[in-house]
Amino acid sequence: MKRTVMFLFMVSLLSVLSFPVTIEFWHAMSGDRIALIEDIVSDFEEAYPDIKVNAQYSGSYPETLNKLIAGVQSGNAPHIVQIYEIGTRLMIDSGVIVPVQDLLDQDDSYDVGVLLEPILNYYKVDGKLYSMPFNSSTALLYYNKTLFEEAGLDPNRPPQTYEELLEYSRILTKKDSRGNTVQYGLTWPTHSWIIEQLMAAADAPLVNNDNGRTARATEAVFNSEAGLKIFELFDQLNKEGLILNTAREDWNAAGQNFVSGRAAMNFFSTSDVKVFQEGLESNGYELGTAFLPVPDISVSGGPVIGGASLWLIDGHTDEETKAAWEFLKFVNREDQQIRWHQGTGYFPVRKDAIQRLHYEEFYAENPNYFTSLLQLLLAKRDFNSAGAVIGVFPETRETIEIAYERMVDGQMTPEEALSWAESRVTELIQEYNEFYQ
Ligand SMILES: O=P(O)(O)OC[C@H](O)CO
Repeated sequence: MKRTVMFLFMVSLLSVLSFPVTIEFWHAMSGDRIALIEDIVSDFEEAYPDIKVNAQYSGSYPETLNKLIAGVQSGNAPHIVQIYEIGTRLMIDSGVIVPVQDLLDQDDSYDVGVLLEPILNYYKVDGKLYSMPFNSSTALLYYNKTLFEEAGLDPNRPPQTYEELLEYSRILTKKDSRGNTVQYGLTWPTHSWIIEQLMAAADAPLVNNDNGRTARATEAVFNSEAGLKIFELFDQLNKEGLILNTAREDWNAAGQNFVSGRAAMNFFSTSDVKVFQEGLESNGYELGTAFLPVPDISVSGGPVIGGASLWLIDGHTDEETKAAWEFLKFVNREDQQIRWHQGTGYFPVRKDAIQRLHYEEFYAENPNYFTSLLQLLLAKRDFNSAGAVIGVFPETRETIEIAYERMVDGQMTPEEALSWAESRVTELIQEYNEFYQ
């Protein structure tokens, strides 16, 4: 008997000594970012030898969300999952999360005051922080300074308004002797996110109830003057053959169009500043970055926070959840955020990191990393730039992209496309609200 007790004691002691708490972390960062995530994880494990983090790439943002839903249904959910910004309402409503606020309220070692205000404004819903900001971005207008110069444009004066964007695109689009376009003014990933960003930059909401932030959204409101101007701009760019569309949400194709010089401007996320800077340079081009254009220079909205945040999933032991919380605080540390920013183009989510980079002259030497930060910090702070909170955001995006394609195909006018998309999104929101209220 004594021997059995001793044996069991030794087994449990060994398990404590040799098997640290293990945290499963699903993320959506592909390419070079996988190695960056692994570096952060290995630094963490060195600092916290009792915690092991299994970081696993789980596909694109939509794929990761779907994988989480399947994981929750099969009882195989991770401790931490990276979910894109537009999943915020759905994650809150899902009932499967541990709000980060619950951990924050019991932990004096982390103060959310260190975070950039627009990032907090995005992720705080009803005054509560549900997830930990990690990789934050906004959209930018990237442009090829070399192609600007070749076309006789001032490389230090990127377009600021829709009219200028059209005008520049006309100047930058080139055809060969047979009439084939060899260089387009503009490309983009044919992604609703860019339209959402342009709406916010034009200081307009996507949905009612202050973009779903003072009460649940009940209807879409983007069939507005601002929405119409955006659709008309894209319609004109298409009709004149000035824009190179990609397949829906094809970031890689838009990136390739731009890096290769096939298109002189590109609406894209700041999270790829590093990729574009290096890519253009290796092709003999110089990169420029600019704020999103606005319908009129007097309009002062601002972009919305994009990217993703880290969520704690419920159903694990307290010890594991606490270990996961330590990891969330670690990735948010000043040094880790600086490394992440420099290795990608995502913002450092913390004020102290930005100050340090400024004092070390990083932004003086790398102005393209600063453009989106400046755009963010100069933005008007209101519900439009805080961003919409919609439970059916992935479906909203799909609807807006279908409307865009129907307009480009000539099946619908800009007015018809917007009106159809707005009605469809309102239906989707109302179906969602019936389910969750
Ligand atoms: O490419 P990211 O990570 O900057 O994200 C862009 C959008 O916010 C995705 O919803």
